[in-house]
Amino acid sequence: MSRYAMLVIGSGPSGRRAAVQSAKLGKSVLVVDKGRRLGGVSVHTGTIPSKTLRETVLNLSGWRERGFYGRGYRVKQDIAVGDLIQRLQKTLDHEVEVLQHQFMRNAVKHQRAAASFLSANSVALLADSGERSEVEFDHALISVGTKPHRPATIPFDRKRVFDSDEMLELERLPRTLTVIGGGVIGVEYATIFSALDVPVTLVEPRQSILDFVDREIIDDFIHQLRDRGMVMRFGSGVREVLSKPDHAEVILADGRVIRSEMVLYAAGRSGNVEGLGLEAIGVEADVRGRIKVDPHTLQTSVPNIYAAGDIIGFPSLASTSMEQGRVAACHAFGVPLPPAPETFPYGIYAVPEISTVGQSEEEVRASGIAYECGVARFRETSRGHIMGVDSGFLKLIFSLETRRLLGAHIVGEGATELIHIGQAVINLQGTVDFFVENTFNYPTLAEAYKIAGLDAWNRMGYAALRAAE
Ligand SMILES: Cc1cc2nc3c(=O)[nH]c(=O)nc-3n(C[C@H](O)[C@H](O)[C@H](O)COP(=O)(O)OP(=O)(O)OC[C@H]3O[C@@H](n4cnc5c(N)ncnc54)[C@H](O)[C@@H]3O)c2cc1C
Ligand SMILES: NC(=O)c1ccc[n+]([C@@H]2O[C@H](COP(=O)([O-])OP(=O)(O)OC[C@H]3O[C@@H](n4cnc5c(N)ncnc54)[C@H](O)[C@@H]3O)[C@@H](O)[C@H]2O)c1
Repeated sequence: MSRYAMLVIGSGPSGRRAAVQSAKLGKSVLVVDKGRRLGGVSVHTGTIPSKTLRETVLNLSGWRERGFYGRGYRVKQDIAVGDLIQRLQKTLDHEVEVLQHQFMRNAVKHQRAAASFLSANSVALLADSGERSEVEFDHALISVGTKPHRPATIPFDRKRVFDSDEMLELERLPRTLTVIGGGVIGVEYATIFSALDVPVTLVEPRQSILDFVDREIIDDFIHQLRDRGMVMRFGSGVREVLSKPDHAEVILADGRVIRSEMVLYAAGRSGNVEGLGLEAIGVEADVRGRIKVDPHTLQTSVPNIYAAGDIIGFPSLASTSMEQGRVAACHAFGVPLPPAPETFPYGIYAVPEISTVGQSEEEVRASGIAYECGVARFRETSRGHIMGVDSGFLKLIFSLETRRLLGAHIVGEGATELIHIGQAVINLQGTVDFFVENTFNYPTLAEAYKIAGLDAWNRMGYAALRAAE
């Protein structure tokens, strides 16, 4: 029977990073994934496909040029599903190729099979052909990810009612779309289809959406969506979803009925724990199939078995999953790790983009810290003018006492890239002075940091700053 220093179950972002990190430390590694191709949810049904779809939609629709040429502007008239899928396929093929090459260069072995624990040092591997084998390991990483939550009461049929995986297999674009669930997935898809001028209704049982983001950013975001005709139904749950021959109906708990050609149900995800044989190692999962780990080491209750990525729950991002995989592998092989930075950025690839790092204004206020905000509107930057950007803004929050940057929040073009300046300043404990004293390239959208820093500095008052020194 073969034996490996590290067995990785699942080849998504956390598994991939753990595998390469282990190999870099000179360890023997086997990655098993039951999927047809390497890459996990991130490459095949999640991050990369949805972001490629978004990019294609923005390019073909001429979205970024509409600020100049008006809302009727289109690069391509009559955009069809084929136009979107073509680019998707090329991007996914490229991602898989890069991953396979990375594994090859680092002598990481991989095998297509479903893994199931037999003990704390062995798994059974079941291939599609029905062939069964067994493998032993010193350490294992459970990085099996999640799948869309599909309640039995929702009539998923790939014709009228879809989950987020199935949205990538649409045969044609919907004439009208209802999206159930105002989480990140629901909001991203709702706004992507809305950018294609598909009339979209977004349903969310809570009173608002994305409540982990600074309120001012979300208020502006919602205003932009309503302004372009998206309908939002907040504050009422879904009583029933019906798939009819020529349309779908979503009946809300308050009695309202929403008719549309298609429905996307995007109300959360659940962990892939079935068949994993967790009982053989005495590890338990919660009702949503999530596994508990030590947040610093990523060990499960069995010390040589780690878990990382979406299977351990929040924040369930490809970005954080990768880092968790690396940390797990380092811990397994005794590489000392400094404490993780306090903050990480969150990028929401809606149209428009949102990105956020550090504390929201609501969190700062609740913590009782005296603070001041600085704001820069993209339309007030020269780069914004040049690009025809007529919306979006950056908000920075500073402590009045220490002058340190506590949070950076952006809605608008380039938000997910621009946020890293805020992330660096927060994690390096920078203050408002960084923005005031440094010169930024001009004309850039990044200059918004300078403008927001100056705005805060003006409000904070020269006298207060001197007093704090
Ligand atoms: C629509 C969508 C958009 C997203 N967009 C973003 C984004 O823009 N940015 C971002 O940071 N994150 C995004 N995410 C989240 C991101 O995709 C996940 O956080 C990430 O994929 C989780 O990685 P993971 O390591 O848990 O593994 P996953 O990518 O979930 O992969 C798990 C793998 O394990 C395999 N597996 C499962 N069970 C077994 C078994 N028993 N044996 C063998 N193999 C098994 C599966 O086949 C799969 O290949 C998005 C998610 C979705 C759904
Ligand atoms: N850009 C990104 O980083 C990105 C993009 C997509 C997904 N993701 C990750 O994927 C994970 C899953 O995303 P998600 O949006 O599916 O889940 P989620 O849990 O973030 O959001 C689900 C939403 O559906 C609502 N909801 C729950 N039950 C409902 C019901 N019965 N009817 C109607 N609405 C209901 C919830 O109130 C919530 O707003 C997230 O944790 C996210 O981090 C990240």
